[in-house]
Amino acid sequence: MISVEGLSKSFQVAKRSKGLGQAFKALFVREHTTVQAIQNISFSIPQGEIVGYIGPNGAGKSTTIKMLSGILVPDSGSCSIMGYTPWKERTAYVKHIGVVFGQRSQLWWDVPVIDSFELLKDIYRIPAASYRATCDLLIEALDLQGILHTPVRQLSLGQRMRCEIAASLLHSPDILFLDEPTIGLDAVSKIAVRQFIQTINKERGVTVILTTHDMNDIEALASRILLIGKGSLLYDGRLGELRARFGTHKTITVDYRETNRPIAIPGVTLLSRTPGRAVLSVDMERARISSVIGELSEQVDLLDVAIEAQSIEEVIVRLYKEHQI
Ligand SMILES: Nc1ncnc2c1ncn2[C@@H]1O[C@H](COP(=O)(O)OP(=O)(O)OP(=O)(O)O)[C@@H](O)[C@H]1O
Repeated sequence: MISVEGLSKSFQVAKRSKGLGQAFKALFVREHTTVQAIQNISFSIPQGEIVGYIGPNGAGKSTTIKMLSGILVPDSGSCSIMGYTPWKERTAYVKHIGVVFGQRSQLWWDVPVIDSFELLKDIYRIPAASYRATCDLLIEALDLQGILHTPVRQLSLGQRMRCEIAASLLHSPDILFLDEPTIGLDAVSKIAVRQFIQTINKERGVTVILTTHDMNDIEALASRILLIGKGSLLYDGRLGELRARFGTHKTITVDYRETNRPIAIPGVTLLSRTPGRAVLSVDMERARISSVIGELSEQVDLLDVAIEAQSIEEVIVRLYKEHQI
């Protein structure tokens, strides 16, 4: 459905020199530097997949999404999405995509939400019957009834984001680009937005490309991740594979009847110890959890044990470290 081949994009940025003399000179001669935002990126995404597009700040995620949604033209490379080249056939192409930029609004600031929806209906030329059906569905699923007549500028961030997502789906697109869709949302709204994305993916087969710094979004939604760093694609694979490769440790928190006896088990590192509680890191290649617990029960009088796998956040940090980004 989406095929990207050798995509590159650079920006010319005016150099700012220090000192008054240099600033004066810059009035007449502007020097520029080139920022290579995206460098030779290739990937393909089949219909119905949810892909997490991740990477540190400035890695080039938004630049890629802008090219894929036809807002930016790349310097080189090709991109075919449902047979369209996004930046060349934009008018026909946008009917098939929905875009949400968490930081920017596609709604009209001063008018009630429902009026923005009506405007989008006209812009996308959505037939009245299908608009009504989709709109009702979105209002229900995203709990918009109580805010439909409020001007967008009076909405809270979470309320606005739910309206943004609804707006991006009014024309029933096949692909949804989400750039930081849960930024600034409270825990309840985040979960609601995630559940909704899952539903439209499962029930309508919408393909989703999601950029986020929230690893819980990734964990909840994306089965595959594309990792980008300094403009290049560094990893393309399943989240499960990533866990298997980097999730080599588990953390055990043990509560025990206080004792001064040392805790020493091969393959286990003591992360912290306070009276009656120790936090241990188990190297899964060197020790089995069951034998570690067995050893522990010999060394201390156990009261409680909690075992945690490495969080996806930790796994991603290790991946960033491996690629030195
Ligand atoms: N319009 C622009 N003009 C000049 N440079 C730009 C422009 N847009 C992006 N860049 C530069 O391109 C690089 C990639 O930026 P981009 O916004 O794609 O990163 P990102 O991965 O989305 O970052 P973040 O996680 O911080 O949102 C950065 O170095 C940025 O400064």
